[in-house]
Amino acid sequence: MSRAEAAAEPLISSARASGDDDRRRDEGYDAEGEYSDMGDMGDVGDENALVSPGAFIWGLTVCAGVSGLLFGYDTGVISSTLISVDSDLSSRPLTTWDKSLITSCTSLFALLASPLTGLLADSWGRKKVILGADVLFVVGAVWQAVTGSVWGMIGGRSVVGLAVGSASFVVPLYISELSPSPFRGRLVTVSTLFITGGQVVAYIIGWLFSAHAHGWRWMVGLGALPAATQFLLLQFMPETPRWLAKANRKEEAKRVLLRVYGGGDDIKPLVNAVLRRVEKEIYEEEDAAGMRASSGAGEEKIGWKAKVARVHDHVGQLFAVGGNKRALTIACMLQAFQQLCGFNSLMYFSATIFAMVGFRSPTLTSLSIAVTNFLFTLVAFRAIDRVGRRRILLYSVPIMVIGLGLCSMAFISLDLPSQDASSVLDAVPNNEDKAWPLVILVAMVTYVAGYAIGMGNVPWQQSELFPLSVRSLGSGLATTTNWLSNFLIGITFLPMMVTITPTGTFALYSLFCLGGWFIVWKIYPETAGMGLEDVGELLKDGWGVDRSVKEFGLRRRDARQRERDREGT
Ligand SMILES: O[C@H]1[C@H](O)[C@@H](O)[C@H](O)[C@@H](O)[C@H]1O
Repeated sequence: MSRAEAAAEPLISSARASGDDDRRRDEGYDAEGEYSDMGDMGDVGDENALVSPGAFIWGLTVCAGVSGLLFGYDTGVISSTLISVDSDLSSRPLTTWDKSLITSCTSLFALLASPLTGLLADSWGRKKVILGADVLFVVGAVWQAVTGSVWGMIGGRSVVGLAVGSASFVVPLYISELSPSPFRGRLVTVSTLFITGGQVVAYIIGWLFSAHAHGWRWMVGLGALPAATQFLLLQFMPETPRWLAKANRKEEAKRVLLRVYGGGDDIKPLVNAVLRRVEKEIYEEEDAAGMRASSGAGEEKIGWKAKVARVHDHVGQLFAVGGNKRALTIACMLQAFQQLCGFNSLMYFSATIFAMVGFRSPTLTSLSIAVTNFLFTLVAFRAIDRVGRRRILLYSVPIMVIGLGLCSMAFISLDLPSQDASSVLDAVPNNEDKAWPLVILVAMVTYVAGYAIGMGNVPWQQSELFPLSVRSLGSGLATTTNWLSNFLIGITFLPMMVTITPTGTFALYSLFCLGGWFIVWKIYPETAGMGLEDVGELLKDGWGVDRSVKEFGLRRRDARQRERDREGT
């Protein structure tokens, strides 16, 4: 008997004694406990017939997306903050070491927060983790704005790191568990739109305030406003139907689903079908883990020992069950490649690079990076459900390789003084030719466009790869991989520019992109339009690439037919 079984044993007996078996039979389980009532899960259960997400789900996505804005703002604002602080902290100019610590503590604390809140989002619920992150965002923003010392600043940035680490995984998870399947990709991409939008806003605010004395305090403090607003909005937002069903709050789950799918009597069969699929998944997972009675007993009635045992079981399931291991591998790989392809070195240091290659207004030029990132995330938003996650990556990563390759070659021609390695970053190019800096700008914009269409957002679709029991933990761990790789890129970029030259640095990033492309081609199945409960089945016995691509083709063919029919009537 597993620890979870042992802990849940009293519940099992009492549930049985209270006629729980009868109730479960009514809900569609047969005497052996197999789920047999598939009822109207045929046509009416086909979400793909839906034409658009309703106003309710749009409202929730936008409200949840505010966390993305904060994520983008707080990571984007640091570059202009660092150049405007002067001697305001500890009454002395910032040293390189101060700057590195202030920048990297955010990713360090984000990577610590993600697995922890991955567990919390299971027991507290997704919404409470977003609420907690808002509190941390406000505390972190105010702390930074009023601090007088370098260590105070590091403290404030670390609190922001905890907030970013929690929000970055829980918001896509929240949206993903609420969305109807055909729009899931697009709605999750809204959170990336908020991130990239937040980065643009941060660049603009940074540029506006940097001319004012102590303006940096406003830059960092302003982050408190959207966080406080979201905290208030969250009071009116529901938990996800998947988490509610798992917590045995089935009626609430049903009410939320009804609103998600637009209400009305005609939608009830579809809602019932979705709910049954979710329940079936919960039932099978609990059956496999020997925890069936908990679904009849209610989450709130389980003591802390049983909860700890359940967490222990979930961790075990994530690493022992083949399908879960595959989901974790795909999610972590994608998150690692998203960062190791080097995009954030441009986000953090593009102004330094543009100054180095001779642009007169490097801060303004670097805005082109943030704006391109935002605009091409819009392209992804349009395409991700139609083209598919896998295909969008296979098409866009080569664009990144071309951009990086061109950039790498342009640096060879730029003729930077290299005799004194440590001066490369402050170098004024010997080259009188103005063409090469422009080539570098075009190459970087090309690279960023390719990144924003695919790598910048597809990895955040991670939650859909995991079954409900390990979804939160799996997404949390994949997010840790993201922040770890982000941290590595942040601390290695400047030293690499010096030691292996800019040409070598960008060539290395392009190698990571090629590796990423190959991995995607080999192991990433097409999940666009699949029911959240069906992905686990796909990964059960293998990567499911061929089958998923075929099924996606059929779904797209049906969707096109439906569009033609609608136009015809
Ligand atoms: O998806 C986001 C987005 O691409 C941001 O621009 C980037 O800074 C983040 O690291 C990434 O996770």
